[in-house]
Amino acid sequence: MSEPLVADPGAARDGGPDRKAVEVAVGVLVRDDGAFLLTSRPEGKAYAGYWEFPGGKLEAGETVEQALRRELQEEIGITIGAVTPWKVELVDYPHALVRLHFCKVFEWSGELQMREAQSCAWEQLPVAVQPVLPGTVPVLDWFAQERKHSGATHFVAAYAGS
Ligand SMILES: Nc1nc2c([nH]c(=O)n2[C@H]2C[C@H](O)[C@@H](COP(=O)(O)OP(=O)(O)OP(=O)(O)O)O2)c(=O)[nH]1
Repeated sequence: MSEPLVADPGAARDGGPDRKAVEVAVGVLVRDDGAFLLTSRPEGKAYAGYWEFPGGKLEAGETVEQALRRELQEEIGITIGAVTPWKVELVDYPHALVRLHFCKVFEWSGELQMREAQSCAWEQLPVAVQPVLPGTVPVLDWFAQERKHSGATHFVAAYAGS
């Protein structure tokens, strides 16, 4: 079996017998002008308010592509066209070990509807929204490499404590 790409953040590991990775399908929607869609995580979920690419966990028996079609329909109300697998990343969060299957999507139909009361933003580098979910930051680096973007990919809020 080939090893997934392990990226920062994370002392990501395969977790041992009690810590099995949760498979997650993630959609990187890219518009003709190169802008990509970020959504904020809804209230009630881990990391609520953090920005990420839309997607969610695979259900039993689903492929990544099937899960992505279902999640993007359920969460943002669109029907996606072709799905292009891009990168796989294993991230070790306190709440879960997740294997993120990032896929690019260039074609979809339907109007965006935030069905879980999320916010959404079409972004270019550096992205203006913050905070960005830790497991989402590497995607911005991959975009930066592809687009030969130098400098920051996103902003991190300054520590406000004394
Ligand atoms: N959708 C998405 N999830 C990400 C990204 N980066 C990242 O680390 N994750 C993590 C956060 C979560 O631990 C996991 C996704 O699980 P989730 O809770 O959002 O999935 P879901 O919509 O199926 O949730 P639920 O049905 O359990 O409420 O993947 C990303 O860019 N997009």
